[in-house]
Amino acid sequence: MHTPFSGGVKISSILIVLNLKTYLEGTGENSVRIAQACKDVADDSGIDIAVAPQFCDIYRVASQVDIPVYSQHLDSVGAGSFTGHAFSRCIKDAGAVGTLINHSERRLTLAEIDASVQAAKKSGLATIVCTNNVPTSAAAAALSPDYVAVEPPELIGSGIPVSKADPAVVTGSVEAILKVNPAVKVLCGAGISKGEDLAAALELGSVGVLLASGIVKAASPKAALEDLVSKI
Ligand SMILES: O=C(CO)COP(=O)(O)O
Repeated sequence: MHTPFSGGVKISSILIVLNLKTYLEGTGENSVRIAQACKDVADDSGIDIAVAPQFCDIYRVASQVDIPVYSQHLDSVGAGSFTGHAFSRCIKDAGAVGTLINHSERRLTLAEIDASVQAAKKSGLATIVCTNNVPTSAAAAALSPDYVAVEPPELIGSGIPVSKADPAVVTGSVEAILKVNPAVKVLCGAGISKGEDLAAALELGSVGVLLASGIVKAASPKAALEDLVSKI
């Protein structure tokens, strides 16, 4: 089920990335607990599940849970006179295997996205560039990240799955990305929480999902994750 490594990072056939955003106030132990639930469900289901905690929790999560950890953002700066930036080499050193770039809640310019992809690759981090529609998906594919994750902003946090509300943005992105750069894999996200949402996302041609609130805010994140993978 797993294809080989890309830039030292395993790229599997199905990938679920759980973005913790800033939902978990205060204690890194909450991030560790959710990451452990992801790891348990990944082990039981055989599906790769990665987690994207806050920067300051990357080290704690990566050192306590055997799970792929992604940064929520990365700046393109190198070593030098830069203050308050997310430096790719430190993100890698903290234990991350990859990074989100250009999340809807952390938008960048096209030039910055390109530079961030290059910086991440140089540091051996897998790259997921987030987009909001078909044209931006095509543009992102031209920058050769490992994944493009298309997420219509209006559906983020809505509980209405993109796979139902706007399947065309997923199929359109898959088609456009295939034309621009067939090596780039497609994820989709926004409102995804249930097994049927993931199954629909895969049917639309994506290889997985990027999701957040449906799992992080659930009474039992582990039960929600079990439901998410139940239709595969
Ligand atoms: O922004 C998202 C993942 O990065 C999607 O968020 P929701 O799953 O909460 O809609």
